[in-house]
Amino acid sequence: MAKTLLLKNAYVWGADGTITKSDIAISGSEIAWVGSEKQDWQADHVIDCTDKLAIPGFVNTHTHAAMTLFRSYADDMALMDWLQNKIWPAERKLTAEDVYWGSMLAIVEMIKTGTTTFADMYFFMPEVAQAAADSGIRAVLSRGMAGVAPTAEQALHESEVLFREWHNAAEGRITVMLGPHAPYTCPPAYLRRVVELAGRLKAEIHIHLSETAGEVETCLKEHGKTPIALMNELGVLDCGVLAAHCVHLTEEDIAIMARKKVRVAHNPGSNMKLASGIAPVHELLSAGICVGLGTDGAASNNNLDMLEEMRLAALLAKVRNNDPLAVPAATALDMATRRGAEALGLGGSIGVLAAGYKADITLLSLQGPHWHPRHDLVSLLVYAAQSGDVDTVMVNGRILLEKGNLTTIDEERVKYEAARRSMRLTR
Ligand SMILES: N[C@@H](CCSC[C@H]1O[C@@H](n2cnc3c(=O)[nH]cnc32)[C@H](O)[C@@H]1O)C(=O)O
Ligand SMILES: [Zn+2]
Repeated sequence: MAKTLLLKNAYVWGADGTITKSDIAISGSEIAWVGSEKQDWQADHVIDCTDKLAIPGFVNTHTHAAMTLFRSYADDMALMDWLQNKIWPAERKLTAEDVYWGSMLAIVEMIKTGTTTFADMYFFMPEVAQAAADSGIRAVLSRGMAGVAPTAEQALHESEVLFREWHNAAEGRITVMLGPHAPYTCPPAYLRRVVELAGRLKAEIHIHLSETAGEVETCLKEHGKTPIALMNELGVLDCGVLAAHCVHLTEEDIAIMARKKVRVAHNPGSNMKLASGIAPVHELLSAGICVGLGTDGAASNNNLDMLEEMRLAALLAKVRNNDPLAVPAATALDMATRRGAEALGLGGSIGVLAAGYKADITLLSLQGPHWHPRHDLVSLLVYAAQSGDVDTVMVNGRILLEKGNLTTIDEERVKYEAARRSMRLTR
């Protein structure tokens, strides 16, 4: 018999988008029902959720988890200068073990800020998978591939091995995508091979696209096409694509993306910090494109806090469109949860609190002064909540954070290992 758990008397953000006082019953890894108490339903364990808000755990659709090791190492720089002169040289010194501990530090931060799923693109991915498996979080992993020597061949091979060994592993918590890094690091011939591999494995693709004006300009000069149009020509968009950033788009790009059902990982914090620009989120949503939210790596954000990302997404869209109605609170919350799940190919499985969905749930305490008065809990969550409000977090029905305390990870050990390794890498 599956273990049962009852979350009693919570404010629940339900599938219909409204918040009502309900119970959530969990059987094993799944939500059994959401509603008012059923007398005949016996739970092994009951959690009193009075004055708590229950939402689907946040879905971080784009990050480089182990980059926590480079947090605060190189700030206030432009993307290419930052990558070429600071980050890539430091990354060349990374070992597999460094990536494990850097990823663990990211996972600690993500769980404590209410995130239950993250999409990662990095290298030494078996260690990232191990960190996800050990911690209990859900993850969508891609081996970042740059199509230039010396790692081009090895990256393709490692991607295939990662897919075969980890896709649907760890009680189904881990899935794998292919991660060609970007058009400026992967030449067309290499991208064709990625497409071929994706077809063979039936794997989807996670890639950085149209992040900066300079990237688009160079692409136009070298290939006579925008990054989106080039990806379309190479068949990349036929594989099922999660495209990070998509800041600089033409109308034609947006039409192609809608037609090919490209899903977007919008990273407002990183885009602001690197001055990449403001993504046309309102236009993407109007075209029916699925947009989720991501933090990007902790070296360009500099945190992995999805509450903050959600608020930035709502605020930045208003600034871009000079329209306070652009990306309202409910849309931002939907992007951080349900649409994020869809963006990662996990729609129908996570991102909604309803029967049959996986029990990936975040409970926030409503005790703080910023939760009063309570005209609208969705508005409070998006515009006023703080990550310190996150009280309890579960994935697959398993509690990973209980009243603010991690149940699966030794946080002090993780912080010690990460700090020690980071010193060596950046020396
Ligand atoms: N070059 C690596 C694989 C790339 S992993 C993903 C890469 O994305 C880099 N990265 C992090 N943030 C960004 C961003 O905002 N835009 C582009 N690249 C980024 C990150 O530093 C990392 O090198 C190899 O073949 O071994
Ligand atoms: Zn990135």
